[in-house]
Amino acid sequence: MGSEIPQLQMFFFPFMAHGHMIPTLDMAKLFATRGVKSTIITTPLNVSFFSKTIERSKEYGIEIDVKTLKFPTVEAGLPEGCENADSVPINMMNKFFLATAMLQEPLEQLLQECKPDCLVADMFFPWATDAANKFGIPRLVFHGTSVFSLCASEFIRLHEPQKKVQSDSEPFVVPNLPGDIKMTRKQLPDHMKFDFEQDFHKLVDASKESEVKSYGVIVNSFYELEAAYADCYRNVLGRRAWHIGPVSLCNRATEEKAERGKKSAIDEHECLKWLDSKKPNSVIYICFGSMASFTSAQLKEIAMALEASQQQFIWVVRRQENNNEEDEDWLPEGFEKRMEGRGIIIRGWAPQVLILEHEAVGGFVTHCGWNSTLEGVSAGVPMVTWPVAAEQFYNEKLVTEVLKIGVGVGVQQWVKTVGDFVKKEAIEKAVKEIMKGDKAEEMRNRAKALAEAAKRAVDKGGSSYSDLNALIEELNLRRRH
Ligand SMILES: O=c1ccn([C@@H]2O[C@H](COP(=O)(O)OP(=O)(O)O[C@H]3O[C@H](CO)[C@@H](O)[C@H](O)[C@H]3O)[C@@H](O)[C@H]2O)c(=O)[nH]1
Repeated sequence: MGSEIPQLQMFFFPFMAHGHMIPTLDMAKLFATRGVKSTIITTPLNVSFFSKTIERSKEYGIEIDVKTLKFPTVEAGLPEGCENADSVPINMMNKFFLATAMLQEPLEQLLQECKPDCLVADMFFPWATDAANKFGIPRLVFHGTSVFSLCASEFIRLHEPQKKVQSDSEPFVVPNLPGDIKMTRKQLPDHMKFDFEQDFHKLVDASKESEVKSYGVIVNSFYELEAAYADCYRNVLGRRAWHIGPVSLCNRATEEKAERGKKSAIDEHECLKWLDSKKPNSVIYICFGSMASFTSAQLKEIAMALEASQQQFIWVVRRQENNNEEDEDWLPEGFEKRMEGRGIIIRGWAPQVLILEHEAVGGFVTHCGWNSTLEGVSAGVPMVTWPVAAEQFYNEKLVTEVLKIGVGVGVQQWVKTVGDFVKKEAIEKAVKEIMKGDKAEEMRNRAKALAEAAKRAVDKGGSSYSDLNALIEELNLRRRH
């Protein structure tokens, strides 16, 4: 008696963008279910994105705390209220990164005050390693992407094969990466191509350096999905990594799955009722994450392709904040009337995980953001890959060439947020290819097998379950020494 060990205390500090905050919240939940005292660090205007889940978690006996740091919007020259990447004008992203770097000092004050046992901080916060080191706190990095893309991007950064080809479209093999994966210069992020992207390049370099100096890396993936790359990351690149995903599988109840990120623009029960009326694998779901946005011309092309494909669909359309919501110029005339009963358009945020998991959904058109990709894998659906920016072209390779559960729509050019133009015919062809025929069936079977493997990984005794346990045990041990 009296020798009770105090609860392990972990801080989670995500980059302020939905693609980072959503999995971080899942992660905090996951650690909390294993008895860890989990605290999320964010800025005041981002708290509301966590609140509902945190409230709901209490009903399941899971406590998650939130602490805020004031965001220096004005000091960094950002418009008032700009605390989330999805509301930052694209030409101001540098200022947004500058503002995040100003959080180092307030973070240090918080760490000094609370002395958590571990800090899990986003890859975009390279300075977090030094901040944590000052107080002897181990810092873990969370990238939020596949280990395949972590390996690919690091090998390209180190060996610069893109400098040895003659043109933007000449393929090169990614050095050291298992699987003989070929990429082109066009598919690489701007900071790997152009000098004017120096600021971002420096941030990525700093991020990689801090990763090496940090305690290790948490990966939202499971070993069986990317075994060769997980081994490569550990053994060739020498990183200490724990694979604890898919973290989205920690959400079990319908309400938990419906409340990720923003408020849905559709009533989830209505949406599920519509899906209930459809046959298994007969609906295709189209969504491009929380950042990418397309021109009206591209949206119209997608609409025409969906109509021509004769498939049933749920299509999520994200318009830029400054767009006039009334402007429906992107839809062919009479489209929605003709599609009644066959398709739904969700204008805004969709309850994605709920939709993907419904048995009526048989395919997913995705931009290959890692959360979406992994949610697609966990739901066992084949994918049409339509990468836009960030590390999405790497994830596309994993889906189409390694896992063989998807077909590319054919985009070749990395373009920040507004996608490379794709013609109706190419979209229609890819949609049909994953929905109908023998090839679709093969991909679906492979996807279903991976979904089963994902569930096994997070269940008791599975690889992700065990990796999470191992990490918690290690942190507990470390604390006692
Ligand atoms: O209507 C929507 C749209 C998105 N989501 C969710 O939002 C997340 C989106 O994440 P992701 O698919 O990864 O896309 P991005 O928002 O584009 O994510 C950014 O962050 C990811 C993690 O680092 C990267 O893999 C991406 O390339 C990068 O663009 C997923 O959990 C989705 O389920 C919804 O629930 N409803």
